[in-house]
Parts: sequence; structure tokens; C-alpha cells
Amino acid sequence: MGKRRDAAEPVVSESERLLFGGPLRYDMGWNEHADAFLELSFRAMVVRLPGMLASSLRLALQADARAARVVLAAEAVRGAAQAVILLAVNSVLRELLAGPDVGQRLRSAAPALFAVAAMSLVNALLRAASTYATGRLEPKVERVATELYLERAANVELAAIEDHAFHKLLDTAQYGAESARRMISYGTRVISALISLIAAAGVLAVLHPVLLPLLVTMTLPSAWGALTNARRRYESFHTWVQHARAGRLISNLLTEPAAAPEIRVHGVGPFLLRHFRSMSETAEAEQARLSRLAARTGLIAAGWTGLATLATYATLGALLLAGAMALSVAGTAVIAIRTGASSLDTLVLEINQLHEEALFVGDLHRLYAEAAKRAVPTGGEALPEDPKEIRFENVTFSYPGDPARPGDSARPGDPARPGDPVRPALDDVTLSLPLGRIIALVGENGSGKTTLVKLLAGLYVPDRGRILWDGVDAARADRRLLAERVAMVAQDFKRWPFTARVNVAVGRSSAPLTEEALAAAVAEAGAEEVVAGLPRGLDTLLARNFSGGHELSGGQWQRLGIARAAYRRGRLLIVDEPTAALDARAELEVFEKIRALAGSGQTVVLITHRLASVRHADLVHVLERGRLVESGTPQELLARGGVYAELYALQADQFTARVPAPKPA
Ligand SMILES: Nc1ncnc2c1ncn2[C@@H]1O[C@H](COP(=O)(O)OP(=O)(O)OP(=O)(O)O)[C@@H](O)[C@H]1O
Repeated sequence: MGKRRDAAEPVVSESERLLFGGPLRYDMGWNEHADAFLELSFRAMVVRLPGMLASSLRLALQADARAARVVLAAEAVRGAAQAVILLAVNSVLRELLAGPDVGQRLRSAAPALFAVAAMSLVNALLRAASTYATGRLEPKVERVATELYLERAANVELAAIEDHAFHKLLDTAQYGAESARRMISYGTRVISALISLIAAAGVLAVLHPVLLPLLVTMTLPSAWGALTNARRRYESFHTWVQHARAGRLISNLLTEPAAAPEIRVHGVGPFLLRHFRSMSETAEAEQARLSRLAARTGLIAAGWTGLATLATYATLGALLLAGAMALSVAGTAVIAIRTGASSLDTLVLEINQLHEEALFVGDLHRLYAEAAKRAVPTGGEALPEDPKEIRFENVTFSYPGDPARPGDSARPGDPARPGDPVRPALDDVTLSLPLGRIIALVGENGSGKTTLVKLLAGLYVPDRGRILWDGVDAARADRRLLAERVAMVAQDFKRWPFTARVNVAVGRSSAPLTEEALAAAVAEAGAEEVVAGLPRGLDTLLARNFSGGHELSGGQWQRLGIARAAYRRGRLLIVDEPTAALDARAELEVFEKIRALAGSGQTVVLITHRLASVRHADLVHVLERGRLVESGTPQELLARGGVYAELYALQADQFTARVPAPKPA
């Protein structure tokens, strides 16, 4: 079956052009399976059916083996019961239509009638059992699939999360768990329809050889209709999904708190609303197009089905007239054809749905496999118990997708940097971090300070060079043990939408929460006042969008962030811009606290632009465009008159510049 593109190329609306710079196309991993679906033919669907059913069954068995077995057994026995019912009906008709004495005919038909009743009862009971078990199974399957998804996603290297391609997969695969859930009921209905079709077809084949082709002829048009519509729907979905997302983005912007002030002060509301309407109208036009086509296809299919039904009954009539078929057989045939036709209809529809869901589940399985490949490795060498030094040896690192990264090439659309040789984020850096000291990392924006501490924390692995904890290469060390040594207050540390207590204790979430440790960490970070000012103390929910939630200022959050790091009790404390949001008094206080932490034997790696605060560091490393340019004590660096001294002088000037004296009145 050739590829036919039914979906209209979306007209690029003015709104898309203005807001998003052009037409929105969905460029995610979906396209990988879109073509598989578009090439969908009945034969292809049938070929893929066993695989799809097996995949549903595997998930079902994993989620709730008992419920899965109940569904399977119930559906199988129901199919058999239907065959018995058809044969019994045939026998009833035969007895009723034979012989002169009505009483005698009724008596002869009674056992078969009883069998029909009993089998119908069995059928109803089994249907109830299957419905119950399917209902139990579905949420469990979704949960198991989602858990696997989340577990794998949470366990991959940071580099994978930041990798464009992996993130696409992560995004598309999130729909897979829901699809896995839906596959259970579609799968059940496919099995049920398949078994009752086999039952009807078997009975028809026994009754007369011509009946089976008649059954197929009657069902083909609706199968064609269902397939055609499904393919159009799916293709349209893929072409338009990005557009729909953008519409949702605009509607969210209109209601989200972060945008609310500007929407009011700058009057952005009507502007966004106008574009929301314009984009919605474009999407509505697509829906209308699909409905028009679906109605037309439905009419054509219904016409063909009507003609095929007419032909079927004409054939039965001719067979009766010619004496080639008994009246009782014709009666049973009518019932069997109706049962079979409806089963075949259901089968085509459900296989179609199953196939559609299977594509999304396929994304999920691709994610499982890819995430397993990119997971943080387990096991490895133990780190020295009490190392003296961490040493960066010729460390070079570029971010995934960066053109400077070995093996990665620039993607189309990456900003070009004409004339600027592409530099790695860290370029051949060799430096020492003596443990038990305060080490400051200094440099202009983008010089590689944050990157360096991320490598230090084991979040990335160098492309070249080594990071040695005494003699042990961190790349070969047990990453779990390495992480245990590190506490980090990143620049953009997570503000968890939980209570203040959890926001501190999440620093060591694997250990039981103890109030003493919590209070000590809060005190060490100088966050007692912040906590005391909260309406419910540590139990205050720090999320404004929930009822009873409370919002902290940037500086107050920063204190909690430091408390979290203190609670972790990592031997290596990394603080990236800890005072960016603090006022002058708070800044002094936080540096005092950090110094005290170092005094207790903890190593502090401090990134800051406030060079006045660096004066107390034992060692300063100065970075410039990914390279180490200076190292030494603050006094040595000032005396040297290099980059550090220049930056220091610039900041000092701001404070020593003469303030103009007020003019006398
Ligand atoms: N996640 C990332 N993905 C890709 N490139 C990144 C990423 N983070 C940083 N970079 C790039 O790496 C280089 C070094 O950035 P880094 O954040 O380490 O600098 P920094 O010295 O900490 O800067 P700042 O003082 O502004 O915090 C920059 O060119 C930056 O654009």
C-alpha cells in the first residue's frame, strides 16, 4: 500500500508566524513510527497483531498475573460458548421445522433450547469476570509502565537529560504508559472478537461452504472505512500536534502566576487571547475537514455494506429455492453471519486502535532501552576514606550537542559563531582542590565555573583528562559513593513544592528525618529567622499554587538551600553563587557560616562574583573562557596584578568612587 498523504498541509497562521517565528511542526520521535502507520494495510496489521498482543500480555502479566489469566480464560471460554450456542440454535431450528406434531417438535427442541440458555448464562458470567479483571488490570499496567518510565528517566546521566534527542524520546514516551493501559481493553476486545469470529466462521463452514465468503464480503466495506478514517486521524494528529500544544501554551500563559503581573501592567491579555482564538480557529478548520471526510467515507462504506448484505440474502434465498440448503440451516446461517459480521467489524476497529496504541508503547520501549544504555553506572572503585586532594588533570569537557564535543556535530539551527573558534566549556584544565579548605572559583560569566563543579560532583564525565581523588580516577569510582560525599547548592537549586521541613531534609532523603539534625542544619545556614517567620514553621507548604501555600523571597530560599546542603553533611560542599539574592548584611552572615563549615573540616568549593567575599578563601582558581588562567591565595593574586586583580579593582572602584557632595541649599 503506497503512502498517501491525506492530511492537509497546515496553513501557517499569522499567529504562528508572529509568536513562534513560523509554522509549528512536530519534529519529535513520533515521525519514526508515523510512516509505519501510514503504510498500514490490513495484511500489515494482521502480521503485527501477534506481536502487539504479546506485548500487552507481557505487561499485563507483570502488573497482575492473576487478573491477566482470568481475562484470557474468560475470553477463550466465551468464544467456545458462542460456538456451542450457534450449533444449539441450529439444532433447535432443525427440530422445530421438522415433523407434523408441534408438541413433539417442541419437546425435541427442548434440550438444545436448554443448552442455549445455559451457555448464554455462562457467557454473561464470563463477560462479567472479564470486565472486572480488565478493570483491575488497566490501572496497574499503567502504573507499572509509568514507574518503569520514571525510574529509568531519573537514573540516566545528566548529559542524557540535556541531550536534545534523548529529551525528545522522553517527551514522546510519556504517552506510552497510558497507551499501554488502553491496549489492555483493546487487546481483550480483539481476543474476544477473534474467538467469536472463529466460532461463527467455524459454524458457517460446517453449515455450507459458500457462507464464509459471504461473511467476509459483508464486512469488508466497514473495515475499509475504519482504516481510512483512522489513518487520516493519525496523520492529522502528527501534523497538528505541535500546533495544539502551542494553543495550550498560550492558554496557560494567560492563567499562570509568573505571567500575571506583565499581563496586567503591559495589557498582554487581549493580545494573547486574540492569538489563542486565531490558532484555535485554524485547528477547528482541520477538525471540520476530518469530519467531512469521515462522513463521506462512512456513507460510501454503508452503501457497499448494504449492497453486500443484499447479495448475501439473495444468495441464501437462491440456495433455499434450489433446495441446496435446509430452512433450518439458512436460519442459523443468518444468525451466524450477523454474529460473525459484527465480530469482524469489532476486530478490524479494535486491531486498528491496538495498532495505534502500540506505536506509542513502542516509543516507551525505545525509551526503556535507551535509558538503560545511558544510565548512571553502578559499582566501581571505592574512593579513599580520607583523601587529601582532588586533582583535575588536563580536563576537557563540552556539553552534549555542542559542536566542540568529540563525535557531536552542530545541529542545523545551532547559533553560528562566525570567526569564533568553538571552545569546549572546560579546556585542558589542570588544578588542585586541597580538601578541608575553602577554595574559590572566580571568573567572568560563561568562564566554566559551574561546569567545573558539575564535573567535580560527578554529574558529567570529562571528555578528556581525569579527576583524581588522591590516586582514584572519579570516572572509575562508584558514582553512588562519590555522590554521598558531595553536598551542593547549585545556582538554580530546586525549590521543591513541599513543606519547609522537606525542603531541608531532602538533602539526605535516604536517611530517616531527625529533628535535631534538621534544627542544626537550619541554624548552620542562619535560616532560623526564615523558619520562624513562616506561618506554620517548618510545616509550611512552600508552594503558592496550593491552598495554604507560602512563597519565600529569593534570599530566604537561598538560606533554605544552604540548610539543605548542611543537612546533607557531605564532606565536599559546593556552593554556586550562594549570596546572589542576599542583601549586604545577609551576605556577610552567610559567608561567616560557610567559613565555619570549612572550620569543621568540611571542604568548601565556592563560586562567587563578590570578590570581597573571596578574601577568606585559602585558594582561588581563576577561569577564563574555559581555561585556568591563575591560581593562588587572594593576596598572591592581588599582588600579581592579573585577571583577579583587575576584576577586584573594578569592583573596589565601584565603592571607592567619590559620591558627589550635596550642593548647599
Ligand atoms: N547545560 C548546558 N548546555 C550547554 N552549554 C552549557 C550548559 N551550561 C553551560 N553551558 C556553556 O558552557 C560554558 C560555561 O558555562 P558555565 O555555566 O560553566 O559558566 P560560569 O562560569 O558558571 O558562568 P556564570 O558566572 O554566568 O554562572 C558557557 O559557554 C555556557 O554557555
